[in-house]
Amino acid sequence: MAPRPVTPVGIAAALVRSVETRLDGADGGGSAVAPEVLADLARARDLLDGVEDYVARCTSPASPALQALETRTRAEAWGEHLEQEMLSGHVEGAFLRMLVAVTGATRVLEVGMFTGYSALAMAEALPVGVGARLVACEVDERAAQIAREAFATTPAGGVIDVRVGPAADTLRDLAAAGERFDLVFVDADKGGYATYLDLLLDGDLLAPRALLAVDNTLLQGEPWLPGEAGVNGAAIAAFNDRVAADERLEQVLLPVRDGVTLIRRVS
Ligand SMILES: C[S@@+](CC[C@H](N)C(=O)[O-])C[C@H]1O[C@@H](n2cnc3c(N)ncnc32)[C@H](O)[C@@H]1O
Repeated sequence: MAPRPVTPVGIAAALVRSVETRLDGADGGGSAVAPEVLADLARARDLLDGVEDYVARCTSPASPALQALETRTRAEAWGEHLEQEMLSGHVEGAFLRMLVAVTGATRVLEVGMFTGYSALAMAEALPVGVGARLVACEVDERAAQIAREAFATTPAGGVIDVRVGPAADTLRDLAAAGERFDLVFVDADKGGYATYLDLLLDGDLLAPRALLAVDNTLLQGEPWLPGEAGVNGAAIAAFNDRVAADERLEQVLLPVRDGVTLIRRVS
């Protein structure tokens, strides 16, 4: 099954298509709506429909290992808690790989690995021969097993250390072991984001110039659409406000896929 839209742009495109279909159905393609209004609607649909494809076309392709992992993840029959739409995918994976490359990170932490797409994308940019590594936290053993199988197919996967269990416990263990990270990607349960941020900042898990990338900070528009915030939308809205109010931090929210906020500590 094709993935359902999970970005503000994708959802808006689907809404415009649905309005066009309903207008068509209502007047049989006749003239109840002025042609210029229909033309504007079609243009809005083309803009929204085309942008994600165009962005993907203009982005370096994913490696064969990542493409195979995406295909495998989409083919899987997921249950209640996990879904194929969780996979970050081509453009966000390329974005994360770029962050690893330009920051020169050698110690990367991922909170919320799923089947390993973003972990593998980041690992592909780690330098070879300097002991670089990526620790990936995941609570679901089935997703973790698919990730391990994918990592075993490619040299980049060899530097990924999968930790299965609640991420907060893993972060506490890493802090107790004195581990520090140059780049952290947070993409697990949205209600846990504030706790992960506290553990990262207070547990001294961040190297001095560390960069945090936090996923889904647009949460499909829920933080700003009136009356639409579910549990995850409310958690993200509170998290975004909290980050904005924290004077130790500087942040920028980028509309990559469902929103990625880059955060760094400034004091
Ligand atoms: C959005 S998916 C991650 C997608 C992944 N980063 C990618 O690019 O494919 C979120 C993942 O976080 C995991 N997760 C949820 N709660 C967690 C927790 N408390 N500790 C660790 N992982 C958790 C879920 O099982 C799920 O696989």
